[in-house]
Amino acid sequence: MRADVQRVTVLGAGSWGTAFAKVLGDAGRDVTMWARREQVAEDIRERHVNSAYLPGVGLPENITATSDPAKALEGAQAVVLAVPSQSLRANLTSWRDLLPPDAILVSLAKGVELGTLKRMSEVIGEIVGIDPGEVVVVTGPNLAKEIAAGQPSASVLACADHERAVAIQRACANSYFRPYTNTDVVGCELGGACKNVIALSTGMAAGLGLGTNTMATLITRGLAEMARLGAKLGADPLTFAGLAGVGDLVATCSSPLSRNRTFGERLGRGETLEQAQAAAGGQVAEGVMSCSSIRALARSLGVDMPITDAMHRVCHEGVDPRQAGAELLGRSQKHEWS
Ligand SMILES: NC(=O)C1=CN([C@@H]2O[C@H](COP(=O)(O)OP(=O)(O)OC[C@H]3O[C@@H](n4cnc5c(N)ncnc54)[C@H](O)[C@@H]3O)[C@@H](O)[C@H]2O)C=CC1
Ligand SMILES: O=C(CO)COP(=O)(O)O
Repeated sequence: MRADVQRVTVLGAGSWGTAFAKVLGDAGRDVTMWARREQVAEDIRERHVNSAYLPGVGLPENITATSDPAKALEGAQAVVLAVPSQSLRANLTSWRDLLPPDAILVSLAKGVELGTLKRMSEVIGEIVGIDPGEVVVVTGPNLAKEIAAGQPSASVLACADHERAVAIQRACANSYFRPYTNTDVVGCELGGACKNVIALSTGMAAGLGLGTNTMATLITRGLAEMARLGAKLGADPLTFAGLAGVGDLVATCSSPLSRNRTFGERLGRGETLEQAQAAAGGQVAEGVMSCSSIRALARSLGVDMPITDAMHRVCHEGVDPRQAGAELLGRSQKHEWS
């Protein structure tokens, strides 16, 4: 493993993959992106834009792109995985034999895998045959469009191996992007996955015409339920007070730029799951799948996550958002911290 990471490959040219490539490029790294569609790769390579995902954003000249994963991975010192959670296993399996052996693996995805109920670093560890503790997880309040516009933002780089996190911290820190390190991978990954589900709920509340008190209640009680799950899995409770918890909840639950919040808003306004999916234009709203995997994980551990449960019921059992809200309010009364 090299402490001075100069050549980075980003696998996935969606919103966050492209914005994170720009962060690395603006930090002076040589970046090669892999795009699923050659048309997107050509747009980045020839015109220094990704008009499909980040229209109007100029990309630095030290970013190139290809649709050939073998070419993209040649000589990479770090490999950033920037595809949606539920497709990571299939994509990574096809890339596994192309990964340079010493490259640091970096995960951008925020989700929990359906079926296995694994966090992304666990999926990566299993497929590549490495300790999940070697994977660097990027999380925090990082709405891609704002970062691509160069607006100041902080992030968390979580890795059990502090040296790897520091190597990526050095590689991506720039004048508008301030990454912190953290060794609590469990807490950081759960924060990033759970907040997408809570953002669905705040969007839904907004779609129903509800105001700021409801949003604050959902954010705060969402924080309580993600921290309960984290505690059961050995996370540091302080993590949820940081960028990966409160920070990302505030950003995602309140911003119209969030795909999860927007998706929830559409459901709250009475659209069907299919209509909301069509309106997302192929971009991922991770909470729609993660509400089911996180609910299953919580149930397997005996952890109560009522908002996540309600989102699963709305998204996958056809329950009306008003009915789900009424059920949340009708639960038995309890102490705030019980
Ligand atoms: N967009 C954002 O603001 C942020 C996103 N994230 C996370 O980063 C991950 C990637 O998100 P985005 O880049 O925003 O997603 P996106 O939907 O904008 O792009 C996904 C990319 O993955 C590729 N891909 C490869 N295989 C795929 C498959 N089977 N299904 C769908 N897409 C496939 C797509 O072609 C596309 O280039 C997600 O887990 C998301 O939660 C995290 C922080 C910020
Ligand atoms: O993770 C994000 C911000 O930190 C992006 O959220 P959305 O996927 O809801 O757009």
